[in-house]
Amino acid sequence: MTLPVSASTSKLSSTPIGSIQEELSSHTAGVTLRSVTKQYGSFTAVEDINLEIPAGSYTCLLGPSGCGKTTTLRMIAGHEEITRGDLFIGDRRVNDLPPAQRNTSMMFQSYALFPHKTVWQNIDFGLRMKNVPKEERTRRVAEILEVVGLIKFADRKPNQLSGGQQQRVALARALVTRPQVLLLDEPLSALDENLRVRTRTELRRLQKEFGMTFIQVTHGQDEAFALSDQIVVMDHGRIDQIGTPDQIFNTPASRFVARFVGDNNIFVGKVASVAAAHTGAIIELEVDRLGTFLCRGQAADVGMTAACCVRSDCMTLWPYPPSNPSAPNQLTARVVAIEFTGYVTRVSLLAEATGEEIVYKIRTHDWLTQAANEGQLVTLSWDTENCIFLPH
Ligand SMILES: Nc1ncnc2c1ncn2[C@@H]1O[C@H](COP(=O)(O)OP(=O)(O)OP(=O)(O)O)[C@@H](O)[C@H]1O
Repeated sequence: MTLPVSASTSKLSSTPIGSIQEELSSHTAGVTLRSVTKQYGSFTAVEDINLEIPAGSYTCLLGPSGCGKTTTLRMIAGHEEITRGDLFIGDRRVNDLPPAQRNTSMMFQSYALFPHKTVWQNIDFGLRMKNVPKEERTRRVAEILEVVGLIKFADRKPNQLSGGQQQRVALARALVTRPQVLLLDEPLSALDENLRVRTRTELRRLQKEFGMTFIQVTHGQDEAFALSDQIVVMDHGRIDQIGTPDQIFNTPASRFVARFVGDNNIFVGKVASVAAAHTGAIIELEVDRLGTFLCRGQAADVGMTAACCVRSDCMTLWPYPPSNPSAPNQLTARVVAIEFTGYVTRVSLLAEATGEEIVYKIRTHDWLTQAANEGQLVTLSWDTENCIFLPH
């Protein structure tokens, strides 16, 4: 490879992605948290969490404001001390190591670029701090600038770049020191919607190319679904569910996750019976005044109070009255609002027996062929396959 003499004028003779990829992927590590707790005085921000983040994976910590995502990320980075528990990066227990010795790199929401330094100097800074020899620094900075497509902006100051370009400088700066793990704190939240979607595609592409461990904090489920191999859903300092995007979306483990990740209709009832099924169990839930709902689950005790959820796009709307009033998995509701949202039409209804709000979503194209009017009584039904048991 031809080494550049000056950042702004030289061109690399070949794409550097191969060599960077090799260096980053061979070096990356997983992260393990064992019974980790963080207390601020008497307040517990993170409580007894256990988490395995595989090397080379993209993991998103997802949850509402204040649930403990950033605290968890900061404990991994070493910016917060752990009150109890153990933290490993690869095989190393890092509880007592300062941030600089953990081999992690943090990319912030605000980018935290030096305004008076050029793009090149911003990226070079971390390598200087680590006393990397000049020739090596020149090679690495040029390589990473080429990878993020900013080599021709090397001499610009951050305020001469767009938000998306600044974001790529921040990413380049985080990766140039060859961290084992990249930590990203809401890295897309300062971008407008269009740019956010494009940048997230770019982040995912780079993470896959580098084969590196990325751990990102987000409160947007779309972002977590689009980026992650693994999503960790947190609530009040605890982990509610760990799973692939598909698992989190299609099989939420709790009422909180079902509510947080999408338009789920949640019904609370009492377990009437449990029957073994091909995988797991079919659980019969008696929901007061609404009827008998058969749900897909793992296990339950007869008599326990629990809930189930049905996604708003997994219901079918029929005329009222139902053809078989005693069949399970159906209810009568009245249409109260119909909203056209483009591809999808969102229908709000109230259950006739309880007044609970139900959301039904359908492709607009299909709604036009079966439209009901506001004020009309309808029957909603669903398959047992789409009714997920929620033990808590
Ligand atoms: N230094 C601190 N001292 C006291 N309490 C803190 C401190 N830092 C965070 N907390 C509290 O710990 C809880 C978790 O905070 P954290 O920043 O981890 O939440 P988060 O899920 O990242 O939220 P957000 O999405 O709003 O950033 C919050 O209730 C917060 O007020």
